[in-house]
Amino acid sequence: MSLLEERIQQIGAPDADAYEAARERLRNQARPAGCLGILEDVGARLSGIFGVMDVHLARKVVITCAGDHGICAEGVSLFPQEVTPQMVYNFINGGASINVLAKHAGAAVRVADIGVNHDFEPALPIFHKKVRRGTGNFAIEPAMTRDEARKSVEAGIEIVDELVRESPLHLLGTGDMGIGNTTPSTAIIAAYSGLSVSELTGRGTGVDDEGLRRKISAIERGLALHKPDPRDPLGVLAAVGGLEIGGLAGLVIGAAAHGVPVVCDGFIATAGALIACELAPKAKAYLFASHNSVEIGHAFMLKHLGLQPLLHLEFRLGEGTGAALAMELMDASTRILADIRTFEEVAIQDAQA
Ligand SMILES: O=C(O)c1ccc[n+]([C@@H]2O[C@H](COP(=O)([O-])O)[C@@H](O)[C@H]2O)c1
Ligand SMILES: Cc1cc2nc[nH]c2cc1C
Repeated sequence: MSLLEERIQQIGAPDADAYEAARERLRNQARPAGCLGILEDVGARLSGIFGVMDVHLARKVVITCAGDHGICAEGVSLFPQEVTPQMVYNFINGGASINVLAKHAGAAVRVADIGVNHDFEPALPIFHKKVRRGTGNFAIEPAMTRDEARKSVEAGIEIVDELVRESPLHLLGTGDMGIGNTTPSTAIIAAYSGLSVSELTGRGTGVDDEGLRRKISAIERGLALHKPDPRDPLGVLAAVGGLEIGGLAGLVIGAAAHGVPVVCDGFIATAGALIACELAPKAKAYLFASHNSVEIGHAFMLKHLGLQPLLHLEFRLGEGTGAALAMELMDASTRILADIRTFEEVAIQDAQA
């Protein structure tokens, strides 16, 4: 059995009793029922995942998966592909947005090269998981072969295996870096939603009207050429996806297989999560969505996955920035659940005073 199939089979269901006990405690806390909104369910879900009431998300890691995109030849992005490796170095040197927000959240940042069009020194402290140097231009050829698509997903799985081997992991955040990657992400949600490409396509890093037209046209030509079958997620990834998107899918499957909750970031990370949940529907029980991206197609991805984002901040950066911020709220959800006293506990305390 391949690593992918093995991990898919290993995904179990969270502890339903622990989840119910958590919901019961939340209902009995000395406050109006439901008044802490979405964070109540986040806390209960984490309780179900770990099988305890008092969850401590001690070790949090954001993995930023990087890859390049042949579709950039169609003029779909405002920026040149060289920015992808430049940003990888920026992440390593600690000066990027994700470094700042992850530090604030008490999370480590690790970077993975799944398909950057640049040779990194083997000594560079990143996960060296390059499947190939960038995808093909999917407007005229498949983004990658089926074997490469599988390898990209397995790269993400291997990263989680390595993280878990280091020490217990309590929360994984997924982030991306890849100039041009809003284009394959849009193609993926187009394949799954069946909606028109013009309805789903946003401006990414900020292309003008001409750029937007080129982007829509490239996606339409790619979908017409490959006719990706939504029942075949690896086929969709191979036809119109991205190497880092495969890696992001693998992170979700790997985390779920190890019983680790995973919070996915914006548009690209959610495209990866969508592929993951199509490959392994049970992974959804471990998946949280950090925020709603400005990128138009993101809302359709979240709807497809049945996920409610925690934050509404008009973010459109990627890197894992939204995931890092959401980690702080997920931490808060564990304190809400375990530390707010129930009416009964308050009465006991009063009696003891
Ligand atoms: O995550 C998001 O919601 C998001 C939305 C728009 C852009 N991005 C980031 O911008 C890059 C892709 O934008 P583009 O225009 O080159 O396709 C890539 O590095 C992403 O991390 C990310
Ligand atoms: C500078 C820059 C940083 C990014 N981080 C994620 N996507 C990005 C795109 C650009 C262009």
